[in-house]
Amino acid sequence: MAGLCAPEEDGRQRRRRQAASEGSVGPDSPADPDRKAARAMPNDGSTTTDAVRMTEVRKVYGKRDNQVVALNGVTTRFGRGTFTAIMGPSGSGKSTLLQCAAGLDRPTSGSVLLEDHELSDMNETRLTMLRRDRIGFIFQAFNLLPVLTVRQNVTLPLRLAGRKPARGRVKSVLEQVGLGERSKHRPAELSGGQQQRVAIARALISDPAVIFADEPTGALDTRTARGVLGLLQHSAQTAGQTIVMVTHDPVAASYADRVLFLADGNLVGELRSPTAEAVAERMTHLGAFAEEDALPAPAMTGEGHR
Ligand SMILES: Nc1ncnc2c1ncn2[C@@H]1O[C@H](COP(=O)(O)OP(=O)(O)OP(=O)(O)O)[C@@H](O)[C@H]1O
Repeated sequence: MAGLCAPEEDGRQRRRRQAASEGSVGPDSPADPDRKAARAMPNDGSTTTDAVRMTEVRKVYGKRDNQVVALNGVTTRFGRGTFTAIMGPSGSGKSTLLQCAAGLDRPTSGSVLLEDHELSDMNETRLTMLRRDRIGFIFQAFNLLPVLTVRQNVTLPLRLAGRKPARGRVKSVLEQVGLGERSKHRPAELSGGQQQRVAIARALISDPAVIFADEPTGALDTRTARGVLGLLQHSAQTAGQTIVMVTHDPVAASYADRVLFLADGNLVGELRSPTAEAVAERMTHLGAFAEEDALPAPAMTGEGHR
C-alpha cells in the first residue's frame, strides 16, 4: 500500500490512511432484503433502527497541562438509511466525532455502538475486522492507487481481506455510481468527480452498515460536487445506505436529512430537512463564528438545490 503512505504523517493522516487501505471490505454477498432485515435484529433479540449510537462520548487529547477536550460528552444516533451532516467551526470536534464513531479513534469514555457491537470493548484486531466488514470511508483526497484500474481499486479492500466480490457486484456498484463504462480506466484518466465516484463505489462494494465521509467534496468544483452529493443522497434514499458526512459547506450539508452542529466539543443543535440558507444562518451563531462577527457568513460553495 505504498501509494497511500505519506513520508511524514500526523495521527489523523495515519488513521485516514488506515481507513482508506481497509476500505469497506465486507461479506461477499450483495445487498439483499434478508441481510438488511437481519441487520435490524441485534443479538439480544431487540430491534434497532440505528446504525450507530454514541452515548456520552468524551475524547481528551494530551496529558495534564496540555489537555484538549475534543468531545465533551456527545450523545447522538445515526438511524439506518439516514444521511447526516456534521458541521461546526474549525476545531469543534467534527473529525474526532467521525473517527470515534468509526472506531478509528478510541473515546476517553462513553459508548459507541455500531449495529450491535460495542466498539469500546474491542481489541485492535476485532476493530480492524469490524471496520473492514461494516464501515465504508470516503475522504477529500480520493486515496485511489494510481497503478490500479477502477475495478481493481474498487475491489482492493476485499482482496486485501482475502475475499472476492459476488458475481456481478462490481458491475452493479460501478453502474450505480455512473462508471459502468470505466472499469478498465486508471485514476489519472478520470476527472476528480469520477475519481471520487470510484472511492464511493469502493465504500459501497461491501454494503456497509455506515459510510463515513470527511469533506468528500472538498476537492471538487461546484458542479461536480453537486453530482457526488446527489449520489450520496440517492444511496441513502433508495438503497437505505447510512451516511455520516463532515463538511464545512452549508450547500453540501443541505443534501443531508439532518445536520448536527458541534461547538467546542459539544452538540449544540440540529436541523432536519435543512436548507443551505438555514444551515449557513445557524453556523453564524456557533462558537468561533459567533465571536468573529466581523467576518461574513461561511461561504456557500455549491448551488442550492432546495
Ligand atoms: N491527535 C490530536 N492530538 C491533540 N489534539 C488533537 C488531536 N486531534 C485533534 N485535536 C484537537 O481536538 C480539537 C478537535 O479537533 P477536530 O480535528 O476534531 O476538529 P474539527 O472540527 O474536525 O476541525 P477542522 O474543521 O479544522 O478539521 C482541536 O482543538 C484539535 O486541535
